[in-house]
Amino acid sequence: MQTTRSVGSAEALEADVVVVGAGPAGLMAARTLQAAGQSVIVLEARDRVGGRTWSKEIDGAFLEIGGQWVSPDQTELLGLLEELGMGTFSRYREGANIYLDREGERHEYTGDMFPAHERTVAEMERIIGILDELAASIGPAEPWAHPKARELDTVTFNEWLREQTEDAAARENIAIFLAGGMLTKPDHAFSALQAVLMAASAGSFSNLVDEDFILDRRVIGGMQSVSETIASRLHEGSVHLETPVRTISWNDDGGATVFSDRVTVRAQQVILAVPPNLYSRISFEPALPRLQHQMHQHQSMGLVIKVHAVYATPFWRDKGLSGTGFGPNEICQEVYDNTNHEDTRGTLVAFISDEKADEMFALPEQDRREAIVRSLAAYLGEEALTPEVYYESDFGSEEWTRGAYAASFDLGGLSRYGAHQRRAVGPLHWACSDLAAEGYQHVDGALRQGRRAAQDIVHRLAEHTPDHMEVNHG
Ligand SMILES: Cc1cc2nc3c(=O)[nH]c(=O)nc-3n(C[C@H](O)[C@H](O)[C@H](O)COP(=O)(O)OP(=O)(O)OC[C@H]3O[C@@H](n4cnc5c(N)ncnc54)[C@H](O)[C@@H]3O)c2cc1C
Repeated sequence: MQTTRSVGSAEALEADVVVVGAGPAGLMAARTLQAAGQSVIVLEARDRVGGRTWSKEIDGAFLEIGGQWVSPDQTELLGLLEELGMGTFSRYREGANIYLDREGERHEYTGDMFPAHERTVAEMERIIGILDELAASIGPAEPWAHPKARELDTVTFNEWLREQTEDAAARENIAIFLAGGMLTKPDHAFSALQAVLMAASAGSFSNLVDEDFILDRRVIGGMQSVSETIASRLHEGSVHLETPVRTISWNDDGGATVFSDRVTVRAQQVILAVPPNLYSRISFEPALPRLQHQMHQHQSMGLVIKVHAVYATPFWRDKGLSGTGFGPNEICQEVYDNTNHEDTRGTLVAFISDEKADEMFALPEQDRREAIVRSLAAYLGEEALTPEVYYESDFGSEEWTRGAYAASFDLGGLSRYGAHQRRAVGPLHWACSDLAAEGYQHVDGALRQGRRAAQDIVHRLAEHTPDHMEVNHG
C-alpha cells in the first residue's frame, strides 16, 4: 500500500475509523463509533459541518438554506433531538391554502385535497390508494427484492401515471409530490419503483401528499445545529474541516490510508459519508470493483432552487391564508410559510424544481428574481413582490454536493443495483441519506445510515477485539 502523496501530511495520523464527510450521516457514524470506544477521525471538505443542512443569517434574516423539516415518522431524528436536548417548533398552517390550477386560476381551499374538478379529485384519490398499497407491499428496505420490482423499475413514473388515468390534471397533481416535490427530477426521469420507494420511506404516499405530516416541524436554532451539536460532543480534534479527501488506498483484507488536502490518516475501516454522485471524486487504489463503478454512474442528483423571501410581517396571515400554495404548472410549484421561531417578520419558502429550475437559471439574476416573486404574488398577493430579504439556495453550484435535494437511481437502476448500494467493499463502508430505506433522502435517513455503518464496523472490529461489543449512544 502506498503511503505518501503530494497532498496531506507526510506523517500519517492513526485511527480505528476514518469518516469522510461531516454531514448528518458522517457525524452520527462518528458519534456511534466513539460511544463504542473506537477512535475516529472525520475529514470534511467544507469549512463547516452539516453538509446539505446549513442554517445561516443572510442580510439579517436567519435562513435554512438546506434541509429543515422533521416529520412524525422520522423517529431516528426525533430521538436524537431529544437526546441532545434540542427543541422543535411547528410550521404555521392556520387559514386557507391556495391551489393554482392548470389554467393558472387561483382557488382558496382548506382540507387535504386540491379543489380540482370532482372527476380529477376522484382519480387522484384512486391513484393515491394504488400508491399506498404499492408502498405498503414493497416497503422501503429492499424494494429491489419485490416480485414487481423490475416491472415497476423499467417504466417511467410519467408512463406509469398515464397507464393509471387519462386525467392530465390528476396526473400532474400526483406527480408534483414525487417529481418536483421530492426526487426533484422530471417524472420521465425516474421509475415508478423509485417513486414507490420515496413514498414507502415516508410511511405511505398519503403521508407525502399531506404537508401537515411531511413538513410538520423545524428545529429551533436550525437543522444544521443538530450536526454542530453532535460535532461539539465528539472527542476534541476529531473533526478536520477544509480537508477534502482525494485518494483512498485500501486493502481488501482490511486497512486503508486516506489522503486529504491536509492530513493523511491510516485506519482499519473507512466510512464514505458523502452522496453517491461524489464517490467518483475520490481516487481509489486499487480501483473499486466493476459493480461499484457501474452502479455509482447510475445515481445522480436532482435539482431544486429553494427560494427564501422575508417580509416585514407575515402579511398573508392577515388575509386568512396559511401561506401554503401548490401549482403544478407554476414556476414555484410549492410555497409555505417558513417564518422562524418567535420572529415577527414573515418568511416564505418556495421550491422550483428540475426543468423549471433550468429555465430560471438561464435568466439573468434580476429577471429570475422578478419572475420568482411574481410567481409568489400569484399565490399570496402583490405584497409578495417586494421582500426585504431575498435568497436562492443553489446546492447545484456547490462543489461538495452538486444538486439537491439528493441522489436517486436512473431508470432501471434501483432494481439492478439497489441490493449492492449499502454493502461494504473491503474496509470501505457507505453511509448517506441517499442510500436510506426509512428517511430516504432526508436527515432522518442520513442518521440511520450513519448509525448502521458504524454498527457494522463495531461488529466487525469486535471480532478482533471482543471488548468492543457494546454500542451505546450516551
Ligand atoms: C435545499 C435542500 C432542502 C432539503 N430539505 C430537507 C428537509 O426539509 N428535511 C430533511 O430531512 N432533509 C432535507 N434535505 C435533505 C438533507 O439535507 C440530506 O438528506 C442530508 O443532509 C444528507 O446527509 P448526509 O450526511 O447523507 O449527506 P450531506 O449532508 O451531503 O453530507 C456529506 C458531507 O460530505 C462532504 N464531502 C463530500 N465530498 C467530500 C470529500 N471528498 N472529502 C471530505 N468531505 C466530503 C460534504 O461537504 C458534506 O458535508 C434537503 C436538502 C437540500 C439540499
